[in-house]
Amino acid sequence: MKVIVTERISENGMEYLKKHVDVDVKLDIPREELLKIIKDYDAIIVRSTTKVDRELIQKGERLKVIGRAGNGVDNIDLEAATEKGVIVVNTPDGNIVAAAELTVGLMLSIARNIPQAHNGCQSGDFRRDKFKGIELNGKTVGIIGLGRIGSLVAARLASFKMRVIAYDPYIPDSRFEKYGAEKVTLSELLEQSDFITIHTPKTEETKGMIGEEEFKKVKRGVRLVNCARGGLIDEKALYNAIREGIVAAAAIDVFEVEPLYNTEHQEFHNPLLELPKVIVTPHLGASTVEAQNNIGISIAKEVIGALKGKLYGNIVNLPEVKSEEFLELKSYMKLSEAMGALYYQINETPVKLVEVIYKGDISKYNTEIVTLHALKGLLKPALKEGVSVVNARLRAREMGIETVEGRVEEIDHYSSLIILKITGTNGKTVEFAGTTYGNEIRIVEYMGHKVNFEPTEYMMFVKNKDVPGVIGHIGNVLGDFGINISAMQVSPNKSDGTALMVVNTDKEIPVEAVESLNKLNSIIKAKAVKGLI
Ligand SMILES: NC(=O)C1=CN([C@@H]2O[C@H](COP(=O)(O)OP(=O)(O)OC[C@H]3O[C@@H](n4cnc5c(N)ncnc54)[C@H](O)[C@@H]3O)[C@@H](O)[C@H]2O)C=CC1
Ligand SMILES: O=C(O)C(=O)COP(=O)(O)O
Repeated sequence: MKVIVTERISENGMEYLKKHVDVDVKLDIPREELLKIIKDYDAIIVRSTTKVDRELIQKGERLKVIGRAGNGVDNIDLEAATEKGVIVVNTPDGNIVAAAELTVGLMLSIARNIPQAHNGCQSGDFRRDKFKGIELNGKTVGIIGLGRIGSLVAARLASFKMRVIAYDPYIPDSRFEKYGAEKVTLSELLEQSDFITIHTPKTEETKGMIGEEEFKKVKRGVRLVNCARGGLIDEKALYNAIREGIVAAAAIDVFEVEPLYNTEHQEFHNPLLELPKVIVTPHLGASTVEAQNNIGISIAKEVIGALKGKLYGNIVNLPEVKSEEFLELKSYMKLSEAMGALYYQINETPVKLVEVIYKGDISKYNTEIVTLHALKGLLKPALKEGVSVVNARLRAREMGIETVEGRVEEIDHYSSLIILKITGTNGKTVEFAGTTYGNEIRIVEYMGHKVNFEPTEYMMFVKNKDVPGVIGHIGNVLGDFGINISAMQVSPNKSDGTALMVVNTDKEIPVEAVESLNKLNSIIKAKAVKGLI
């Protein structure tokens, strides 16, 4: 496995990566070059500068994992990654304290004109009257987005005896109470705040959410901090609001168009830099020793884990699964994928509906990831490497397949059962059911037959007349091809005089062997199946 790292991550992270995979470090690689070589890599690790867009993702022929060493994933085209079945992982918690502390630092800086005073002193101007500031004590701070960072900022600013108000339409009231923030509307926040700090992700909805209209509502003399993403506060509107004296000061860590962060001298034009009331930092929110150490090792573990099939942790484009749940669900994922993989190997009718019914103990879990495995198994014969758990639902939808999950707590005989019902475009439904015993998986119902077999790499399903000698025939034919039978099970159907034979073998069963069997009188239909696990 090969991993490319395009932005600096900590030494501990690099060491971990090198222990597990081949790593190429190409810091600040020009985009054109990256586009050329991305095809050689199974994973890419970036921070916020590398644009992992659709073009790059599509050129990543082997790409399985995109690792964002940090929090925001707005530099990654999640839709394109998901469509291609590429897992995106990040480290959302590693730098939140760093970002919250910088926010508080910037707020104090604009309250007390610290950077301007420092610059003044350095150039021999010690007139302190010029730099008289205001206190945080007793002021109202409006926090937009009370998530991981916003809530840390709330807790810190409360200790400065500020009144904390917050606007976040997506969280329960209990979260406001927990962090001692009064819940307000955006208009109320704008009207009441002496300081405003924004901590939302950058989305279509949040881009420019503080713009010309919002500046009409703010208190004259408000001070703003943006330590989240460039463009959440519209830069042009901010520029005008500062020039008009509406905004007394602003601290900006992030720009709509970001400069290069690795260049000592660079022509970077942004009108905000011309305003003495604006202080800026070069996207420093996550740049602490502690945060980078956290992030480096976390992203290395996330990427290696994802490459090895670990489907829990900080995966941005898969349903959330906790590590303990993953262990519980692991064998069910294997089982549902195996059951899904059976369909197109024994049926030709295109599928229109997949129903996955969870019975017993398993019905209490969030089983979305198990359903995704059933879809992955189903589509694999058709799409080969083009399907993964990440894009299985999307691919199924594109193929006109509807997916339905059901759950039933009551169950007989087993502690858990997964029933997979697959309905073809001809309206006929094929049904499989399976269960697990610890790590072992068993299919217990196969198209109306009660069975109990372990799906393995190489198998054959034989529908035969229930007459003596069939087992011997099968043994002979497979023997002629040098194939050992590792397990065999017979399930007779007394009502029509047929039987189903399930055969597990140690090698792939060649087409010629299946053809020979199908020529025998006693055999109605033999089908070789492979790759169920
Ligand atoms: N400057 C830097 O170096 C760093 C910047 N960041 C950025 O900080 C921001 C916040 O990160 P986290 O706190 O980890 O994110 P989070 O996802 O934990 O919290 C975001 C909060 O914003 C809320 N939200 C979403 N849309 C909203 C809207 N329209 N109005 C109000 N609230 C809304 C969500 O409900 C959520 O509670 C992100 O943009 C992230 O990329 C993160 C780390 C470092
Ligand atoms: O983690 C984030 O969202 C950040 O903005 C930090 O970006 P960085 O990794 O320092 O380029």
